[in-house]
Amino acid sequence: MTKLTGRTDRLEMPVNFPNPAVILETQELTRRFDKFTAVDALNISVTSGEVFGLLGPNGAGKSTVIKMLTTLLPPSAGRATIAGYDVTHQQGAVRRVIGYVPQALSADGSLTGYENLLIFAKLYDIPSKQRRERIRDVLAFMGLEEASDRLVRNYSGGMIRKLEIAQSILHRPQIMFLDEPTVGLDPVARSQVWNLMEELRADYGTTIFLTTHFLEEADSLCNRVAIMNRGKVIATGTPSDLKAALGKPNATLDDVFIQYTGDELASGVSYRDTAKTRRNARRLG
Ligand SMILES: Nc1ncnc2c1ncn2[C@@H]1O[C@H](COP(=O)(O)OP(=O)(O)OP(=O)(O)O)[C@@H](O)[C@H]1O
Repeated sequence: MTKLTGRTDRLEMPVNFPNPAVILETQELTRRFDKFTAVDALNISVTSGEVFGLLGPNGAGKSTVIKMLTTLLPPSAGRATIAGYDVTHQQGAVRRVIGYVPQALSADGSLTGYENLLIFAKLYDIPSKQRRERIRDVLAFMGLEEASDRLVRNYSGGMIRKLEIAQSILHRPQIMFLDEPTVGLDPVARSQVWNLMEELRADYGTTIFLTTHFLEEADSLCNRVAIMNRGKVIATGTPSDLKAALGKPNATLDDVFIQYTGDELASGVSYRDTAKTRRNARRLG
């Protein structure tokens, strides 16, 4: 695997950063849409270098949490800090230390991979002299060098996902937020994406915060998970602790999920059906 080079631009250490090991912390974080409470007094804490999975049925509030943590949506109440920076009052500083791969497509199909990365390099204020090298580095890290001059509309779903991850790591974030990073990918592409994220965590200590519907995947890759339902976190722990707490032999994370959420969506469609549909979904046109 190609290593990323170059120096991360350092930010001043924020005041009020009591425990550098805790990179993300929320206190009673809440988001309401009119009278509906989508995220209800969320309290979570993520340690630097962890892979943390937020699990839950459709509509549980996972994307809303990610949008608040990435400064895209203001909280209605409570607070959250990333690397000690407040997501409401220090948005610029938060944005410099995070990478975000949204659920929706974030690459432009009418541009080449290189051109997409150039736009992000400019957005992230990477000095013009460093842009070419940074882009070359991330393309190599993602295994996309060969495809860099091809239009993204001709990429496979897995290649697009890799490009989107490449876009989000150009500025060497301390923590990455990924909303359903492997949805719509075939098993080979899914495992490639996971390997890349594992590589990022292992080699650069990047903290990974993600949502996923694939419980098996979460089980093998997340250090800790939180299960959310109807806006509230109802269980947090390591996958093995959560499984052991069920007290039944060979319990899976699916069993844990069913125990806490009832495995039923508001629409009556089962969780597994939805996960399967999304698995089969095509991500681009
Ligand atoms: N802008 C909005 N206006 C009104 N309601 C919203 C808005 N955004 C989200 N919601 C509602 O908030 C709830 C949580 O939505 P959210 O997208 O966070 O869930 P989710 O757990 O990410 O679901 P999925 O797994 O389907 O992505 C849902 O009931 C959704 O309809």
